Amino acid sequence: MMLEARELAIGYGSTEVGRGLNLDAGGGEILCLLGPNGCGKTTLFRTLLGLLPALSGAVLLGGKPISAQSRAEIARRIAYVPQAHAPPFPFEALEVVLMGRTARLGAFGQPGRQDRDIALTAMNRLGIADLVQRDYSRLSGGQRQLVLIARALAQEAPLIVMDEPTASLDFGNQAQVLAQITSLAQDEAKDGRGVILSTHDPDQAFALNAQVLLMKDGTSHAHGPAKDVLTGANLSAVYGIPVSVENTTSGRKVCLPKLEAQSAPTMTSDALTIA
Ligand SMILES: Nc1ncnc2c1ncn2[C@@H]1O[C@H](COP(=O)(O)OP(=O)(O)OP(=O)(O)O)[C@@H](O)[C@H]1O
Repeated sequence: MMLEARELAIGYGSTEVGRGLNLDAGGGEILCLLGPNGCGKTTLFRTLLGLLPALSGAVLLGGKPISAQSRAEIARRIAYVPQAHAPPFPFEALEVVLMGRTARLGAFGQPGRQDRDIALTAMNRLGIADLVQRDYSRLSGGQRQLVLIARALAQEAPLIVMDEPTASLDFGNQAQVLAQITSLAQDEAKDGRGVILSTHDPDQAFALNAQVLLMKDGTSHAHGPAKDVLTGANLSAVYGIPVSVENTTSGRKVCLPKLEAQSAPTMTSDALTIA
């Protein structure tokens, strides 16, 4: 396995945010982290990337503790796609993608012709060749997200970690990014790339045919294939609302929250009577 977490406790200094977390991520697999706001997804990501020390347990990258590896070693194995925020300075989109090559260059290396070709190939693959010379700070949120995914591709790491990759995308771009994630996992290289992503949309885990780690209060509520983990009972327990999981005629599963007000109506007909 490329990345393993064993009995991981996560948090900040003496503040524990999560515990007892176990996961594996490897080539050709997609792992979705799902759970309510504040359940610890970002904290888990930061720990998996070696940016935050584990409070206990271990993160192993390529079989070795991540805490014993340099940033450059980690970057050769994991590419991180953060949420796309506008940067304060103008950059050409191609320059942003070229930053993915940094981990592959020596200490004072400048990107060369080959790095440029790899960056352009990554942009082509994501259908954003037309953005090469555009100012990244003036792109739309969705275009920026695609540039950051191209940067991760250019990094040529076997594992890609994405923090809510569809958060700022419109309906069409969400579908496009999900299709790209599927294709990355089935990559032309024999065993494909591993992808770990967080999302707030359980339907995406079905669409990606992913493994799911469903988190609640910093712990694993359920872990396994989407069809086993994303049941109405599990989703209702974790999100605190009634949810049903239904099959569409095309054979896909979708999660439907019940939208009626839950408690008995507080406004009686008396309240509507004008005194
Ligand atoms: N730097 C920090 N120091 C202390 N506590 C923090 C810090 N950052 C986040 N937390 C706390 O850790 C908990 C988990 O937060 P985290 O950002 O990991 O959740 P999340 O699942 O990513 O949430 P969301 O879905 O809203 O992005 C929260 O209670 C949060 O307040």
